[in-house]
Amino acid sequence: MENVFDYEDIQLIPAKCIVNSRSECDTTVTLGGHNFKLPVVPANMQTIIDETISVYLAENGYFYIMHRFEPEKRIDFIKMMKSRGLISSISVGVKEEEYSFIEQLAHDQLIPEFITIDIAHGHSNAVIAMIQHIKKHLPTSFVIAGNVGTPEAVRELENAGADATKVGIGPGKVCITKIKTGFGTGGWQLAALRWCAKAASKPIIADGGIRTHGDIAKSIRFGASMVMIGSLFAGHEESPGKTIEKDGKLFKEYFGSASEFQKGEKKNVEGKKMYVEYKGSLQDTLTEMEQDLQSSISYAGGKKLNAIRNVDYVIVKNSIFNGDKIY
Ligand SMILES: NC(=O)C1=CN([C@@H]2O[C@H](COP(=O)(O)OP(=O)(O)OC[C@H]3O[C@@H](n4cnc5c(N)ncnc54)[C@H](OP(=O)(O)O)[C@@H]3O)[C@@H](O)[C@H]2O)C=CC1
Ligand SMILES: Nc1nc2c(ncn2[C@@H]2O[C@H](COP(=O)(O)O)[C@@H](O)[C@H]2O)c(=O)[nH]1
Repeated sequence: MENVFDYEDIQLIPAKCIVNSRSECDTTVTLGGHNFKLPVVPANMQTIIDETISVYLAENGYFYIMHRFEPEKRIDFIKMMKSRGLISSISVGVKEEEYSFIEQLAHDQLIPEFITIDIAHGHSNAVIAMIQHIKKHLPTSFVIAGNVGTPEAVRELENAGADATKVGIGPGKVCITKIKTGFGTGGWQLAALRWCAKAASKPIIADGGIRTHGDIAKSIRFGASMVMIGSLFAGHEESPGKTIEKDGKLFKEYFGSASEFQKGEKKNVEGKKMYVEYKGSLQDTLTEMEQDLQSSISYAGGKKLNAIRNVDYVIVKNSIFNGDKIY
């Protein structure tokens, strides 16, 4: 790998504008045969998404992936979404009980539109076996498999039947994988995304490390079809994390799925807890993301998201913020 860079090292180069208003630019994306308003999905983590947010996002045309940390609630969750005519999108792990869970869904004809296999090290026989198990029992569900950080992994999971792969090992805000293990795409997530996207024949979801709305456009430029985001979604009124007050200011709790707080024990901990500033309503952020992305599309010289894929870029090592700290 020669050119290694991350989000803050890149600037996209503007092309001639073809719209009279940014409102003409279309941020919608299609995944698994469904259209969504934004190429953005809140992380499937317990302090980011819950049932209420899932319903809100599905009702309002946004993609969502429910987390897998209350496994006993998943059947009722799918039933509830189906009773409202909404897309059901759940997560699974790879342990033994997940195999019977998939069989149960098939038996009850409770077929989720999307199933995400959510594992730290997705380039593994365990994930390949789970992809094959899902495809055998629920062939119409769209399977997202991850997480991975190499072209070999993308190819193997796609060949096993995954409909999309999720790229990002360790770039997350509450991730300590990079520190505890020495491995991952932390610090070069955008270059890893490009590397993986070149090998992919199916959609890629870029996961982790997004710190600004401009990073969404950069992810699209380097091959992502969708972007998974945790920290930018942690501080909302609706966010499931606890709200605390410190020195008259409100903060929301955000913890890693492999943190002690999630696991309830200090074993193989690869995540931490932090507090992010409270920032109002979820819809305000989604609206701002849409407007910013419309602006990105206009700078790309197009009307649709795909225009961003064709723009040139420069590498400006660690300098785009000119010393400004925005996160
Ligand atoms: N994107 C990222 O960078 C990371 C994300 N996470 C998140 O944390 C959560 C927990 O992940 P995870 O620990 O995989 O899930 P689980 O705790 O459900 O573990 C899944 C299975 O994989 C095994 N396993 C986990 N890590 C490894 C590894 N490095 N090598 C071999 N086997 C492994 C576990 O066994 P055993 O525990 O006995 O090894 C277990 O059998 C997920 O939501 C995941 O997305 C965690 C770390 C990194
Ligand atoms: N290494 C770890 N990564 C984790 C953990 N919990 C979640 N994650 C990953 O982070 C992203 C969100 O990243 P952000 O930069 O947008 O905040 C999430 O989607 C997971 O892939 C963890 O405990 N350890």
